[in-house]
Amino acid sequence: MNPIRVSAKNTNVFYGAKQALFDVSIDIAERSVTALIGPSGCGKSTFLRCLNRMNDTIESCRVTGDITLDGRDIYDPSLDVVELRARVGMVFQKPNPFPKSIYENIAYGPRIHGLARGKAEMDAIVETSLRKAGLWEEVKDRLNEPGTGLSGGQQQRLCIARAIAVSPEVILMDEPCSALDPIATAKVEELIDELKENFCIVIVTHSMQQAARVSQRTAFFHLGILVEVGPTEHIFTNPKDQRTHDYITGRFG
Ligand SMILES: Nc1ncnc2c1ncn2[C@@H]1O[C@H](COP(=O)(O)OP(=O)(O)OP(=O)(O)O)[C@@H](O)[C@H]1O
Repeated sequence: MNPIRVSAKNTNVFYGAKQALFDVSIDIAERSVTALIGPSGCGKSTFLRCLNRMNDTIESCRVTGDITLDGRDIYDPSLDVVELRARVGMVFQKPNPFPKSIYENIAYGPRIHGLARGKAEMDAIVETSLRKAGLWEEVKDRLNEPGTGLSGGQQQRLCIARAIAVSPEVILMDEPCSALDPIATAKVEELIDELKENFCIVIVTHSMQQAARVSQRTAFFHLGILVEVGPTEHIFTNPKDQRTHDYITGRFG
């Protein structure tokens, strides 16, 4: 396993009085893809959102336990959440480009974080991000057209390029292919595979085939509990827990 980038210890999450996650502890390695799988409602998205404090935006939500990024407590009150979300980027289920040009979709983050001095540097960030997202060739002649005019798959790669543009350390993906057709899905999966060379990626997926294709480690959640985590191959061929076995063989979920 690569060095640990994100570590959660005894994480509990409550929505009002209802507890959604119970004592979740997991280490997530850099330069790798970790898949979170499990039946609907088991807490995958809730856990993913803990990692960049997106749960802060849900009023009833309370998180306890320790979550660190490079050893630093991300729930430390002195931590700047805007900066955290630049370091821990997120790609959502449904592509959500800003209602702006393709160029502006990428340039927005670097601009608010002061990452470019002048137009030439910004142009370079936009090009590099689009190249890393495998989209440059498709959009280089239409950078001033609206991002919302791209196909669904292109929009999702635009959102991935937007996440990359601020040089995050971690990229969280919440079912990033669920709104895409099989060809666009394959492209995004290829992209995830390339991105893992530079980023720590955590992906929630309903597709066990996708988890098997893209991830090196898989975590299986059930009823708010992290039942088992390990190398993807082991989880799919030789799970230790009966619940994992039942899920991957299609007995429930
Ligand atoms: N904003 C919210 N307010 C109240 N309860 C919530 C909220 N979001 C999630 N929950 C509850 O927390 C539990 C975990 O939900 P979560 O969305 O994390 O599961 P999931 O595994 O990602 O599910 P799915 O695969 O269906 O997306 C569920 O019981 C859900 O109803």
